[in-house]
Amino acid sequence: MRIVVDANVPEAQRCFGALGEVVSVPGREIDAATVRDADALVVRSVTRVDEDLVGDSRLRFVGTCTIGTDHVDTRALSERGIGFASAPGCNAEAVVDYVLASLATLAERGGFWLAERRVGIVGVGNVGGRLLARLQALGIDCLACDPPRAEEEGGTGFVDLDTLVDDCDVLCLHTPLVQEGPHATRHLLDACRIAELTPGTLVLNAGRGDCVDGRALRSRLSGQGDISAVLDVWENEPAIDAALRDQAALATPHVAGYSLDGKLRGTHQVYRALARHVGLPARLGEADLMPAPPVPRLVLDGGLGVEEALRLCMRSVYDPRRDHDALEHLARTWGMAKGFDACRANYPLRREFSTLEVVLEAAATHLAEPLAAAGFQITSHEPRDSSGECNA
Ligand SMILES: NC(=O)c1ccc[n+]([C@@H]2O[C@H](COP(=O)([O-])OP(=O)(O)OC[C@H]3O[C@@H](n4cnc5c(N)ncnc54)[C@H](O)[C@@H]3O)[C@@H](O)[C@H]2O)c1
Ligand SMILES: O=C(O)[C@H](O)[C@H](O)COP(=O)(O)O
Repeated sequence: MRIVVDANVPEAQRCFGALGEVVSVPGREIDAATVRDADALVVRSVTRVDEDLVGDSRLRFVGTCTIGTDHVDTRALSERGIGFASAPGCNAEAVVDYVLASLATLAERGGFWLAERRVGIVGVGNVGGRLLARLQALGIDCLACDPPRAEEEGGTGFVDLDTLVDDCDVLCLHTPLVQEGPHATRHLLDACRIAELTPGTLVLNAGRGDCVDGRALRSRLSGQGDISAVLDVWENEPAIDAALRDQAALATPHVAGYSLDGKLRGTHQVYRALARHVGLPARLGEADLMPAPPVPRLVLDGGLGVEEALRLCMRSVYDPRRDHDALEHLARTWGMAKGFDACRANYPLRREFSTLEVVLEAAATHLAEPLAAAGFQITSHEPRDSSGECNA
């Protein structure tokens, strides 16, 4: 079996090599000629998979090692009897880490703490649902907007988007890109809603770039300058709007989900699906792929407040300012499109918050709850008396 795999899929040889011959090709270069003689195709989100790509091939299976599937014409695949799999939830934890680390950075810059802000989450699925749980555990007031879920489950716990626009200090978008239908998300945050945002609002988009009207956002940011934005996803990637990037408080090149953990889960989910599709055993487990984290443990003693401790732990694992700076530097060096892709192709090792064990000495045990809420593993040292006996 000949399997064409995007070169940005980690551990492709180890996983897919056990099922067939792997041909590695950069995602943006995969075209009809590349897949003509392939039996299976494994992509990430930058390859448009449609009739033009697959129509002249003998493909039997397409997998995308990503959560989003808007780049795949699933109807074209099913009409040709081509099996399809994606990787739901694979990098959801990484996106939540990204959001928390970005919000903590902006709170530090603005001299406030998040508990003083109300966060509105648009799209409460794998990403938004986990974000809601972590923010609420941190004691942050949240509102949730998800009309498809509200319709299915009843409206309790959900509000509409206009309520979020009116009542929230932070708006986090985690919707898929849906082009049509009653819950279409293209320009969900359109020029009217952007105009209605209360001064001081922060817009964070880690869903898909097309869910926000970038031109309207840019003109509000540069004109009135009274709102701010954290943008990970953009219209027209990789040739994104340089002026919008300049206006964003944090601007990153579609890497919110780029933890090694998230990428490897994506690879493994599609490997399992392909093995099932062709009736071969999937002998590699997900845990076999995960290396030990480079910073496994951090020991905290007294002296740190909750906010400082949260920032310290987050930044020991991931700091979004690194990705912002890398995009700025590489876009200046190579031009926007090349720089954007270079950041993603050469992405440095990043693990998830849950890989860090925070050991709390007796004077730091008050940090246990907030650090656990943020997603870290906590070990508390019980206070000991002078004889060395544990007091608990
Ligand atoms: N920036 C990144 O690196 C990154 C990483 C992962 C996922 N994503 C994007 O985030 C999206 C969401 O991921 P997920 O894992 O939570 O997906 P999911 O399918 O689990 O959840 C999406 C949620 O959005 C809701 N939704 C759909 N239309 C809506 C609308 N009009 N208004 C409000 N809510 C709506 C759905 O009902 C669902 O609950 C993905 O589709 C992908 O495009 C981006
Ligand atoms: O949909 C997803 O899973 C994410 O957007 C994912 O991070 C996309 O990864 P990429 O295709 O950009 O490598």
